[in-house]
Amino acid sequence: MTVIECRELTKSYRKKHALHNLTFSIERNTITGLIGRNGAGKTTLLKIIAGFYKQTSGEILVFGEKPFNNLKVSQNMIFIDDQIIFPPALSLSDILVEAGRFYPNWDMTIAKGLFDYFSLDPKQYHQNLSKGMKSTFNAIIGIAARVPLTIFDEPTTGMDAAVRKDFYRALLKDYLEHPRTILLSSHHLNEVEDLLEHILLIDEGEKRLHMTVDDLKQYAIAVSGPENLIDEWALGKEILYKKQVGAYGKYVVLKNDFTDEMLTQAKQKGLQITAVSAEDVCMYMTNKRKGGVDDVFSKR
Ligand SMILES: Nc1ncnc2c1ncn2[C@@H]1O[C@H](COP(=O)(O)OP(=O)(O)OP(=O)(O)O)[C@@H](O)[C@H]1O
Repeated sequence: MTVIECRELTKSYRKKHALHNLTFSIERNTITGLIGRNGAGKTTLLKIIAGFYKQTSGEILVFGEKPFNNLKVSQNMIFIDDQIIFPPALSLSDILVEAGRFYPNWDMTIAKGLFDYFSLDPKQYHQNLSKGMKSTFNAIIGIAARVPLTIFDEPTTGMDAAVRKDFYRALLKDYLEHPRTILLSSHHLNEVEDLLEHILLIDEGEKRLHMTVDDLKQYAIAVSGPENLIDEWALGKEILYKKQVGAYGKYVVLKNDFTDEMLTQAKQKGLQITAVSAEDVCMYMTNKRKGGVDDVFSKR
């Protein structure tokens, strides 16, 4: 069953496109990572899905309905980001109790278990928490609420590496026991790829890739060796990235539509073939900057 369906979705702020002609669908009970660089349009997309923003054109259906200002969607969706504001008079333990009254599938045992594990103080107030602790508390709400559509927009802001790892693990364990549709935005694919089933990569508001993580890991290969040999062997193939290595060598990342025979041929020619990580594929697919930051200094 499809939970989210977007067709040619576009969102413009004044004349600038934040999202442009996005078409994709998300199936029920899957975890999808929304990946993209700063300003790619991740928050805008998540907020349109959540029904907070309205698209400029195109169509979006969430649970079969238009999400903007839609009660059915908001009843079945939770949106976790670092902007959540809770009533300032409530302590953290009061918030857990209120959340339990609000969310029908709320699991207080998990909420309290995670709360203690992360050493949060029940008498503390949300507005007084450190950045990382706020994110941790918000993440606990997102997990324990067990809402059919759970959206995390950069949930780990400020969390240290150990807490991030624990959060992802807790989310995965709870998801496996209680499947629901989860969307999670992140810049750091390497940290979340074990958790994710699907990846939606966007760049400057446009879809670049939407596939399973397993397929993404096979999406590209890197070949290195003498420039003339690579050029000859990879003639007509789609190049995602290339860099010069020494005077005559090259390192080239190519879309992997090679047959086993071609790969064997490359090795026989003395070319070296290596795998490309999912994180690197995303980087190469969204790397619009020419050269490196060093160029800024060398051009002075
Ligand atoms: N309210 C707004 N008014 C005008 N422009 C906006 C507004 N919100 C977002 N934008 C612009 O839309 C584009 C996408 O922004 P968005 O916040 O969706 O990106 P993002 O992928 O979530 O970025 P980041 O990873 O940095 O959080 C950016 O160019 C941003 O400046």
